[in-house]
Amino acid sequence: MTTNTLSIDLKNPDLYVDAVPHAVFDQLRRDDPVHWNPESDGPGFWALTRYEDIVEVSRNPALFSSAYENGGHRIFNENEVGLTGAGEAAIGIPFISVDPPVHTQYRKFIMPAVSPGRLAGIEGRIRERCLALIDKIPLGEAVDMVPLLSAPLPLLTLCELFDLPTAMWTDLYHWTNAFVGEDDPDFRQSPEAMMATLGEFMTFARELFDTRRANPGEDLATLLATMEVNGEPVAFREFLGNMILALVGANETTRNSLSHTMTAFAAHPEQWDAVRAEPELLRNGVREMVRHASPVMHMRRTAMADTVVGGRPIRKGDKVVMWYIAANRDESVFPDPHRFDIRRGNIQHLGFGTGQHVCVGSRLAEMQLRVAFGILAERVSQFTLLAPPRRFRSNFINGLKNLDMRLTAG
Ligand code: HEM
Repeated sequence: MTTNTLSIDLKNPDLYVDAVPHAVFDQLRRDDPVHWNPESDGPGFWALTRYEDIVEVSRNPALFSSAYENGGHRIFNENEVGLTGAGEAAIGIPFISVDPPVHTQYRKFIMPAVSPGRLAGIEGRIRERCLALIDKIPLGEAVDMVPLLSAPLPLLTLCELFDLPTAMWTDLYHWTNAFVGEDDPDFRQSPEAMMATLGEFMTFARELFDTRRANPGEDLATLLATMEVNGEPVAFREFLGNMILALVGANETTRNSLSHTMTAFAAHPEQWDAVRAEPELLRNGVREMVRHASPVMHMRRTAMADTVVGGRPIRKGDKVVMWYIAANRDESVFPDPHRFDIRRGNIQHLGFGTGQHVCVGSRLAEMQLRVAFGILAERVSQFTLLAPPRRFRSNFINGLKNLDMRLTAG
């Protein structure tokens, strides 16, 4: 390996501004798959890039903790830095930063609430909303697909899940961008601006919490406001933390899967032709979309005891960062891994994580991708990218801020 790659700091958000550094990840996976990444402002972390190592760590939450008190699920320590960089004291711990057995209690409540099987008729309603959005896209003209489709579709689904007015989707969009955008100057203009955003969100969440407790409904906000953990009703702080988790987790991710997949079809028109000729390909194809996009680039754990991963000694207290985006391009699991192949079979990707914290919304996300590309396949013969998209400045979300394209009718 070149000294250059060894010394690259995977935490540096500038590394992701032009493109995902797949060549760096490839080299690390080949030459130093359990790599020590020093930090200028922290103790350093282990960077895992191999599929099998990440699966091993994810499936052992007793040894590799996600808990807030041990630092949480981000590279930085949540219990020191906080998730939003402003007003932390008011925000409770989201269940993504909780370990079993308490974590398992949360999952039991939440899994059924976001399972498509329990959400009667949701696919039809997603289809209706998607048709209405796509109807408004002028074919043959330059358009930005983020505000027209990638952003509103998942947020309108969330409005249904939380029983919120659909007009709220733009507020949710700005709030969640601010929550994940700690390194992006477009999303975090200043601590004061973040404070103001958090204030708006807290006013909204407080009212929602009180209303749903007074008049419970069937929606996810009611569930998060009224659930009991360890036999105690959840406090407003926990509601707030879990609302942020659900809103960010469902929207930043599905949005970017939609956007990246449109760029993949623009780059590989023959793949789009295949979908149009055989729409059934979308059934498995949605897995390839999330594998190839990997909108959540990593998650972090903390070692609870001295151990060994991939032959390297890990010490108690070390941070272990699992680069899902690298594991999803592991050639020992996915032949020709950089190729976007809508016909690829048997895709057990790590884009949704695996093990204890595996994504609760994966089926809902896949459904939205299937429905959106199914409708587009009936109307659009080609996607043409008109300019390179502007990317998030983030080591966490593989995000596109805009997507200037032309969709050709056919
Ligand atoms: C393509 C879309 C999506 C991607 C790529 C994605 C990715 C992920 C990943 C990687 C994790 C694992 C966290 C870990 O390992 O610690 C996760 C967890 C989670 N996701 Fe998703 N997600 C998506 C869609 C959704 C949707 C639609 C929802 C809600 C309806 C959702 C809600 C959550 C929640 C609540 C968790 C925390 C689960 C836990 O800690 O037990 N996600 N997601």
